[in-house]
Amino acid sequence: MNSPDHSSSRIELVALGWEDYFSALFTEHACAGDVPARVVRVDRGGCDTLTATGPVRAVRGSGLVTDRERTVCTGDWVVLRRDGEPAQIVDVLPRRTAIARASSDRTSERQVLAANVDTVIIAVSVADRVNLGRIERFLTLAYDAGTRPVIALTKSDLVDDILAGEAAVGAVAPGAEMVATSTVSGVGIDLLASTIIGTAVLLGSSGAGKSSLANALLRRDRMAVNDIRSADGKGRHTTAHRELLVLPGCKILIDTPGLRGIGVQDVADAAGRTFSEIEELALDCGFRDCEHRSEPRCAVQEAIRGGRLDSGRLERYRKLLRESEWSAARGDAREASKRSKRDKAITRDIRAMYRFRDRQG
Ligand SMILES: Nc1nc2c(ncn2[C@@H]2O[C@H](COP(=O)(O)OP(=O)(O)OP(=O)(O)O)[C@@H](O)[C@H]2O)c(=O)[nH]1
Ligand SMILES: [Zn+2]
Repeated sequence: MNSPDHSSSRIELVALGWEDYFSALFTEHACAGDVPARVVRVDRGGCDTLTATGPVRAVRGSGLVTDRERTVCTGDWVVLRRDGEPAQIVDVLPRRTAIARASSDRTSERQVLAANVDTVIIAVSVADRVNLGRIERFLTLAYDAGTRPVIALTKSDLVDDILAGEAAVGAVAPGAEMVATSTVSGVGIDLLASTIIGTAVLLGSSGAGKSSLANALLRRDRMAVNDIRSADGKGRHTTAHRELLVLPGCKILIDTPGLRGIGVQDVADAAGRTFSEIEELALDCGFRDCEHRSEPRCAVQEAIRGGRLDSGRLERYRKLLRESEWSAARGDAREASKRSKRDKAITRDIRAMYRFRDRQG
């Protein structure tokens, strides 16, 4: 096997988002002769990955232990064993960050959408009715993962007054960067590119313009956009696979399919950042544990009366916190039930062993 020049392969890895954090985690694997690879796309058969020496198709190794939370996901750094064909994924490096939602089914399990992300680009079409609650949920996922949100107001060429859109969205995203974009006129694309640090993930509703933005950022047609898909008769809906693109300047972009249900779990702190102006107002409430309903000297209700805060926003904050708590409690209950099942299984094994011994005796 020819050994690649180490310094140049390191540069290649950095272009894929490799960092010292991963180098340290990878040391033992490097000694075993395995190589690091970044997951570009996951499908039933395996994954497309990128290594320092180019793309590699890989399958999950038989010893790979994953569960729903730790299942291989776009953006993951994996350990590839390449001593046979196809290459095998023998381990997944611990994620630095993960964008995860609680699945919208009743189990409300965490589903990781993208791994090792630094910037979350939330695509919001100003040409369509803007769903403020959805933006607040995306922001909360971004903060919860410890990443930096940027809002892209897409399709700005289709509206006369972008200022109205900026004001409406800006009111529910205090502190988040916001860029108006159009992939038709090219407005805002360079600016959006400049906001990306490290690995960015595109989140948004179906049809918000994520793939178009990815195309524009890549400046070539790497991803199928709806118009093309409708021409080939495959239907016009949704990006079928998450995909990771390498942009110039050591920037990575992950596109995701349009999301409808964005469940949250245990995100009280992140929600506090999303709704930071309410948290700030609450500092002036008469009671420390004020619930901002009908308590005297409530600064939040005062702001609503004074027209400085929208009552709908307070309602959505409450709803998000309720769901976050409820879902976290469910998660705990599920863990407890897993534990008790495991404990029961162990007890059963021990009993069986004693029975066996009794018979032997
Ligand atoms: N006029 C205009 N149309 C746009 C713009 N961006 C996207 N579109 C159109 O909006 C439609 C949806 O765009 P996509 O990029 O496929 O949206 P998406 O968010 O990737 O959608 P999913 O893959 O379903 O999640 C397509 O018909 C695009 O041509 C824009 O800036 N201006
Ligand atoms: Zn209050």
